[in-house]
Amino acid sequence: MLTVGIIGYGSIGRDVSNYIVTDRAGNVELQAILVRDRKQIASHLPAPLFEDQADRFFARGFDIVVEAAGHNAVKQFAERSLRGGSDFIAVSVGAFADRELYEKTLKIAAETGKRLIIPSASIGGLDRIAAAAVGTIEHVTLTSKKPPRAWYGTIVEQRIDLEQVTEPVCVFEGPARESALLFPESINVSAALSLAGIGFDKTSVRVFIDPTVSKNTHHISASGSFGEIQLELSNIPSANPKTGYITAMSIAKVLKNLSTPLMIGL
Ligand SMILES: NC(=O)C1=CN([C@@H]2O[C@H](COP(=O)(O)OP(=O)(O)OC[C@H]3O[C@@H](n4cnc5c(N)ncnc54)[C@H](OP(=O)(O)O)[C@@H]3O)[C@@H](O)[C@H]2O)C=CC1
Ligand SMILES: O=C([O-])CC(=O)C(=O)O
Repeated sequence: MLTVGIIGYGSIGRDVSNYIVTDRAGNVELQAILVRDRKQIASHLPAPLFEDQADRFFARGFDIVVEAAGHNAVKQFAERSLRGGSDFIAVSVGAFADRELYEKTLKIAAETGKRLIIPSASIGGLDRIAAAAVGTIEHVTLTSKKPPRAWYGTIVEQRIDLEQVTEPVCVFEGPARESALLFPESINVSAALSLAGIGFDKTSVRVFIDPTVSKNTHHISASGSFGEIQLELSNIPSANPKTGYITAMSIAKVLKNLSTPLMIGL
């Protein structure tokens, strides 16, 4: 049985906790959840699971730490998790568009013998893109579209009146390094795709507010010495309209892979 600590109890943190306690995440035990203020938490889970002091959280010791709390949490806790003897599953993978953070985290993982794990989360096809990267990849392009309600609380809301959007609007076109940093809560998928394939500077990204879609849609197009990929994913939004339900399911799958005899979909 592997022990798990989760950082963050928002949409993903709640769903992952539920998958663990209802035995849908393999042979793992939920040991603690780090929140900002445990008195503010409404949950059916036992209160002692929640910690709001990082020192107390990490003192419990985990085989695996799941980050589900945003870019700052990756910056704050990746090193601490690895040095504390835990594998670190980073959902807010766009934080690694910061080269220094990425290289430092990999170095610490190598030193400690622990792993930085990037789940597929809201995107798919990373198994294939990562395999293709063994050969030559000519191009990787991501087109992400989310309905207007997914853009409240992002930089887009400051620039565009979301109530007035009646047709698709391209709000970003450029390299993944920029998209990952510009949309820290929304376009982490571009970072996962970059790390799997040809990197943050060569992966091209287009981002749309799209009132014609009700699901968060990601289209990957890639070609290389392996052949071609055209993959479209339509994610049903979770309690957080920016985040697809599949993100938490993907983390449950990673926990299953790590804790049971069969590893699949890598
Ligand atoms: N890789 C991918 O495909 C995807 C990645 N993501 C990433 O996952 C993150 C979480 O998504 P989601 O769960 O939907 O977001 P939510 O906003 O629903 O939840 C985030 C939670 O993290 C908490 N939190 C933030 N900082 C800390 C901290 N230092 N310690 C403890 N808790 C903290 C927040 O608390 P509070 O309420 O107090 O702010 C909030 O409850 C996103 O910000 C995004 O970066 C999301 C979707 C897909
Ligand atoms: O869930 C999604 O569609 C993608 C997402 O939020 C992200 O990449 O940060």
